[in-house]
Amino acid sequence: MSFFFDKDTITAEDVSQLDANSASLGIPNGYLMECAGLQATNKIYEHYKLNSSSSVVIMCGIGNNGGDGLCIARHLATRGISVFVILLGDSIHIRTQESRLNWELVNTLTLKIRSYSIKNIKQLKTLCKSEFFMNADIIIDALLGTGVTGKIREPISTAIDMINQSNLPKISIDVPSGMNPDTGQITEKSVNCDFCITFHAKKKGFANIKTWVAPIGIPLEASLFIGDGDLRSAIKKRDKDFHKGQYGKLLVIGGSSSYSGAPSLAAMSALELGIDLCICFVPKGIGNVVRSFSPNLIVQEGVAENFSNSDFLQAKKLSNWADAVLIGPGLGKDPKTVEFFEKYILWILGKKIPCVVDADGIKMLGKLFKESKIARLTSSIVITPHMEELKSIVRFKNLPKFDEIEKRTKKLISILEKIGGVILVKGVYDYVIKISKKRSICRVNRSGCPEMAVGGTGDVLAGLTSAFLSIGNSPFNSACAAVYLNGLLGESAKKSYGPRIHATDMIKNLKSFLLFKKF
Ligand SMILES: NC(=O)C1=CN([C@@H]2O[C@H](COP(=O)(O)OP(=O)(O)OC[C@H]3O[C@@H](n4cnc5c(N)ncnc54)[C@H](O)[C@@H]3O)[C@@H](O)[C@H]2O)[C@H](O)CC1
Ligand SMILES: [K+]
Repeated sequence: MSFFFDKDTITAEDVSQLDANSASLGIPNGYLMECAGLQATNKIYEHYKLNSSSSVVIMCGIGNNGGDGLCIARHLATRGISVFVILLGDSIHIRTQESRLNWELVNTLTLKIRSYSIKNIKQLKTLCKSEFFMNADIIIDALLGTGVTGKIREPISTAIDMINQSNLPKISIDVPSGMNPDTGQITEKSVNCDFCITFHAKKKGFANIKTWVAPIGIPLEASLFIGDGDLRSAIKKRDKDFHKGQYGKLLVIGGSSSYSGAPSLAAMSALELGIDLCICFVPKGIGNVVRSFSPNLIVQEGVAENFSNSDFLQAKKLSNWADAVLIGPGLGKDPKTVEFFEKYILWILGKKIPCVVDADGIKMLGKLFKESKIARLTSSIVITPHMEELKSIVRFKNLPKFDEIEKRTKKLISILEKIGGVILVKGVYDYVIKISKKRSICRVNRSGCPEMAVGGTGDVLAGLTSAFLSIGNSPFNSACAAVYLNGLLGESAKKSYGPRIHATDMIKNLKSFLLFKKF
């Protein structure tokens, strides 16, 4: 069945996100491994018509792909099949708790299973000449899965050669070992399998491989609801050799004679998330107010107390420096600012610089749509309206209730198809929707608390979304990660300070919260 949040094919990154989201829903990774092992066993058992006189060789790596192999060994053995397990490496190096458990079980259930952990290539070659190996019915490749990185190292490299040199039918688990599951690229070598049993969904790089997709109990909710997995993968790691500016350069354009807090809250949230540089471009007269929030902010002032077309050139220059732009918080509604916004937004739509439009910016966008000056948003733009703001852009009446997810999503997608882009519709449940001609997708956020319905929390959300954009996340993934984190920060502020929370409490908690979550 296909849902509005499904992907046809998945990447290694998607796999780890789904694992983490399943874990946040309370499903331990060991459960998924158990399902993977049993599903693969059933398929192999039926396909090769195995019986109690059959024998199977399983080559296992020290990651979770190897763990799947060890789990298969156990399930084959329960059907009376003789199993010969070769672990490629020392068992003390097995990387996860669930794989280690399966190794211990394989070594406990010795009636039908013989297991070897190989210390060197010579030992491996000797085992591959043994009578059991030569007379087996099939060989299972559980060496490397979605965790493969870089060149194939020993002893895995020789193990791949040994599998390929054997005449036995070969089944790969999840990914033919050695192949990059995202691209299908084989840097050096990979297992030439007869077919691959892959988990949850086909991997993006699979083209000419005979594949059987096995469900392993990853619930629909792990794909629909934004969770820890989405946040973890959006907080990208800094490379060791990064220099200043390579982990996010953000430009915030906002503020007016009446509002200085909104752009400050957005910029402070972005800085606290850990990006390298944030320039706040604000109208003349409020620069020092914004500066006073943090010496880490770079603040530039425009020519007058509200933005006008005279600020366009500077806004363009700063935007070309930035990795992402946020425009809108506190801009106000001065007619000259509206003109400036119009000119700027038409320019940035053409440039495809990743950009978040929030608050007063959304109202001005509505005017542009009404006057047919804009027909459609590009996929590089994220807008973050609540329901009333959305109504200023597209006409619609009431929507199904916030928790009637399927109905509400269908309706929202049909409304938003007219305007395009990535839209984060704020509400009790937040809906993040990416409109695409091929297939629009939607994710739902459930984090947050009613106490967040106070001034400033939307500016924090806009700041986080643009910060995620600035470190290289896609507009859709940025919106998902930001809205989830924003909700968690609201919950955490409520825990720390009680029900009277401010946006500043959320920002105050940001760093320690991420540290606590080990992100
Ligand atoms: N949600 C799911 O689909 C589930 C899938 N499962 C299985 O888990 C693997 C992914 O496990 P992971 O531990 O992340 O990675 P691998 O086992 O693929 O490999 C890590 C392991 O391999 C070593 N290694 C990496 N690259 C190389 C290389 N080029 N040469 C030699 N060795 C390499 C690395 O050092 C690690 O030790 C997935 O494919 C599924 O099979 C889960 O069982 C359940 C959930
Ligand atoms: K494999």
